[in-house]
Amino acid sequence: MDRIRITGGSELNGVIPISGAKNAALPLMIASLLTDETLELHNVPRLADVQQLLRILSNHGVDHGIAGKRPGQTAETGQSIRLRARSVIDTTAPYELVSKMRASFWVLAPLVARMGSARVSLPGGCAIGTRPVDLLLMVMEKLGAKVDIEGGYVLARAPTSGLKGAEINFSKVTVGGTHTALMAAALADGTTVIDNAAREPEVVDLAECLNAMGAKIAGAGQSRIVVEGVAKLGGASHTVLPDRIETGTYAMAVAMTGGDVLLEGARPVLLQSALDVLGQSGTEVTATNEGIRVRRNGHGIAAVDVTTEPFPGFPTDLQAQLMALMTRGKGTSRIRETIFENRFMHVQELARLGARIRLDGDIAFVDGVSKLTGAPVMATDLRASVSLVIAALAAEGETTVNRVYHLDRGFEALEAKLGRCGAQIERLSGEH
Ligand SMILES: CC(=O)N[C@H]1[C@@H](OP(=O)(O)OP(=O)(O)OC[C@H]2O[C@@H](n3ccc(=O)[nH]c3=O)[C@H](O)[C@@H]2O)O[C@H](CO)[C@@H](O)[C@@H]1O
Ligand SMILES: C=C(OP(=O)(O)O)C(=O)O
Repeated sequence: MDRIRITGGSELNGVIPISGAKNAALPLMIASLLTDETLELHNVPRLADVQQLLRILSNHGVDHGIAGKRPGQTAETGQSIRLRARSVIDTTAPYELVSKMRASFWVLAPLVARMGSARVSLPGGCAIGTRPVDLLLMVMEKLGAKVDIEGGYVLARAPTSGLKGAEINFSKVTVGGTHTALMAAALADGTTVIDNAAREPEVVDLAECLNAMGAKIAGAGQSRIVVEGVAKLGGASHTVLPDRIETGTYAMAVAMTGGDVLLEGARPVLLQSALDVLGQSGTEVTATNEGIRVRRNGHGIAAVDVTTEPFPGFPTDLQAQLMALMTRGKGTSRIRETIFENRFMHVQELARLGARIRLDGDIAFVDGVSKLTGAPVMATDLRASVSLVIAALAAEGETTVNRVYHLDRGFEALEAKLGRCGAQIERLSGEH
C-alpha cells in the first residue's frame, strides 16, 4: 500500500493549478444515464472515485471513452470524458460496487426516470457518519415511485405512466437529495417545485449541465428550484467547475507553511466563507484574473471560531484542514461540525504530531501549539487524510501518511502540485 512521506518546514511558493471538482464530476457523470446520446464532460479530475464510477456506469451499459486533450490541458488539469448510455442493460447497482463509493447511490433517480425501475444497494455508513438516504427516497416517493427496501437493496418503481412532478420540501438541506430531485424531476411529467434545496455550487453545475441536455430547471443556487419535466434529454458538452475544496485545502496549506501561491483557475465565489476565515486567521487572500493568490509572510496564525454549514456557510469538507491549521494558531480555536456526527477522526492523528485538541460533542477546541513534530499517521477518510498532510508540512522532521488511497479518491496529483511549490513530499510505492 502506498504511503506519502513529508519532511516539514518548507514554505510553499509558486502556482498550483486547481482541478475540476470531484463532487460535481460524479453527479455529472451519473446524469449520462438520462439520455441515449453522448454527454461530453471536460475538466474531469483524474481520481480513483472517477475510475470507480466509470466501472459502476459500465455495469449499467454506459460506454465511455477519453476524448482528446484540449488546448492548455496538462496531466494535472483533468481529462475529457465521453459517456453514452445508448441503452441501459442493467438497472441493478450491486452492493459490491455501491459500498465502495457512496455517490454511486445517486444512479437511483436517473435509472427510475429513464427505465421505470431500479434496484440499488443501500450505501454503507462510512467513516464520517451514518449518511442516511431517507430524504432521497422521499423524493422518489413524492414523484410517484413505489419504494421498498429488501435485503439491503432499495427497489424503486415508477407508475406505468412514469414519474409525475410534485412539491418537494426538504426538512434538511441535502446535496444528494437535491441531485436526486433534479435528475428525477427533469424527466417527470409536469412541474416539480423543490424547497429548501441545497445551494452548493455542485448543484448549480449539475443543473446547468442538465439544462444543456434539454432540461428546464430554474433557480438552481437558490433555496427554491423549479423543474418543468421534459419527455427526453439529449447529449451535451459541459465543463466541470473548479474544485472549491481542493482550492481551500491548498489555501490552508499555504496559510500553514507561509509563502505565496497562486491557486490557478480557482474562483473566490465558490468558497467565500472559507476565504473570509483565512483572512481572519491573518492570511492574505487576493482575487486575481488567474485565480486566487494566498500569502502569509511573517505574521503568526490567529485562532478563529468556525461552524460548518451548508453552502454558502463554511463547508464540512474543509473542517479537518482548518483544524490542522488551527493546531498552530495563537490561542484556542472552537470548531463545530454540524453536518456529520462523526467527522473528527483526524483529531487523534493530529495529536500524534503534537496537536492539543479536546472534543466536547460536536465541538473541537484546538489549543494552538508552538511546534508540531513528524510521526507516522493514517486517516480513515479523504479530508482527514489531507489535514494530516497540511499538519505534516509544518511539522519538524518526517511524517509518513498511510492509507494514501483516501487521498487518491479526491486530490489529483497532490504530491506533484505541492512538490513544485517547495514542499518536501514523496510517494513511497507499495511499501508497508
Ligand atoms: C449540506 C452538506 O454540507 N452536504 C455535504 C455532504 O453531501 P452529501 O450529499 O453526502 O450529504 P447531504 O448533503 O445529503 O447530507 C446533509 C445532511 O443531511 C443528512 N441527510 C442526508 C440525506 C438523507 O436522506 N437524510 C439525511 O438526514 C445527512 O446526514 C447530513 O447531516 O457531504 C459531501 C461530502 O462530504 C459534501 O461535499 C457536501 O457539502
Ligand atoms: C466525504 C467525501 O466524499 P463522499 O461523500 O464521496 O464520501 C468528500 O468529498 O469529502
